[in-house]
Amino acid sequence: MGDFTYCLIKNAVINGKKQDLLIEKNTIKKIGNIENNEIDKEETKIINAENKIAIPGLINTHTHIPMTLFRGVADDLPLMEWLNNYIWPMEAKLNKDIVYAGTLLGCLEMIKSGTTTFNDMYFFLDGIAKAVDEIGIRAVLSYGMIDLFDEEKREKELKNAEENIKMIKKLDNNRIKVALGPHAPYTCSKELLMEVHEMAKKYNIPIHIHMNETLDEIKMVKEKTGMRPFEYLNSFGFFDDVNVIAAHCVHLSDEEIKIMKEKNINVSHNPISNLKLASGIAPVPKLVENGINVTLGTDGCGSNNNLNLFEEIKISSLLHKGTTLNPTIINAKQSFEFATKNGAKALGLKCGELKEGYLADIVLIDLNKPFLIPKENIYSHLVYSFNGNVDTVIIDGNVVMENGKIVNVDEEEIYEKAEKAYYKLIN
Ligand SMILES: CSC[C@H]1O[C@@H](n2cnc3c(O)ncnc32)[C@H](O)[C@@H]1O
Ligand SMILES: [Zn+2]
Repeated sequence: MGDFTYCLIKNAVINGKKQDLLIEKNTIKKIGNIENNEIDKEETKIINAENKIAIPGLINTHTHIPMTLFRGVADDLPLMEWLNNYIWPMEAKLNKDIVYAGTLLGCLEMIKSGTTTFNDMYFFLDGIAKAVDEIGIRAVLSYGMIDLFDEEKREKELKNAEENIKMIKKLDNNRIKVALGPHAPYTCSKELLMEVHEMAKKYNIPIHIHMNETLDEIKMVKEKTGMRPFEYLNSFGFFDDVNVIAAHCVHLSDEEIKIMKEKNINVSHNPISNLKLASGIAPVPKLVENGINVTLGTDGCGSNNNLNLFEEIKISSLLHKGTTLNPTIINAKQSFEFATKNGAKALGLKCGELKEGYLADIVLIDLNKPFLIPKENIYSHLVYSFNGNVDTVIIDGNVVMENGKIVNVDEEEIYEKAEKAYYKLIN
């Protein structure tokens, strides 16, 4: 924690009550009334949080973070056309430096809007990890694999994935974990998926995969295998004894929901990306009813077009009220927990709640804002009224943004680097 072992947050609204919170190293040590004689002033950074609320940092469970550089480059298209004709040709020009620049920009955007952890699938993980390390955010990184049913590509992708696992593990950074990222059942062969499953068990790491995003892809999988995607993957044990985070899950049969429940699949619900690509609306109320762990993701900035998870929180509550004509469905508490507690559960992290013994990933929000007054029913305001501009962010016990000022990196430099990287991509 910089020069301090302790950080004391004084007089914040915490879990609905005005109180203090003491951090020791990277962990929440105490929540309650903390007297001055309980702390060593020399060793303690004190944050005056009068008129602020402390919330657990948000957890974005599906990103392609360097795609900040693709913001606005190919709007208003369906998924397959968007990927085949615009995104994949541009991604062929990526390199470590471009990815590093796009990641710094993405991390900056996430920290400023209260996200402290993201679960990413992309290329050039060394560039991503470098940016994550420097800026101070928490991340689970997976190398995204696509073999398009070609044996030579498959071998190359699996070798890359294993090298990336070793590379991330070698960093030995408490904030950076690794996962496996087979892109989707319509871009990855059965052989690749089976090897991924083995590797996930070997290294005891999660699998992050796109599932059932569009009707087109389900048709493709059905034509190839005779089964719907979840049935197909289940037929060769892909979900057995591993932790899977399945992004999108828009179009699901009852049989697939049954499999998801049985196999404890974590869903990353990405409502804005799904709306923008006109993929559809995920049956979130049905998933919740079935006890499936629903979390929230933004997806990449090519299809969102930002990384503000507060927008997903609001939309995930409103959207399902609209489709079910039921205003009680997905209430504020539920959608807030999608982005905090449930996200942490999916990624196997001890965070997402402000509790003693939990990781100190904490966001302070200034309540003196017109859209947060009156200062009653604050959780309702956070879900239905807040714009995402947070005040102070602590990750792993370190202050990474204080009163709106980013601590570890130069914001202007990040903007410049990102602009330059963007022009390399489009020229
Ligand atoms: C193999 S790395 C990740 C890969 O996924 C692409 N991507 C971005 N958004 C989506 C989406 O909504 N569905 C499917 N694939 C997506 C990204 O451009 C990378 O190529
Ligand atoms: Zn995605």
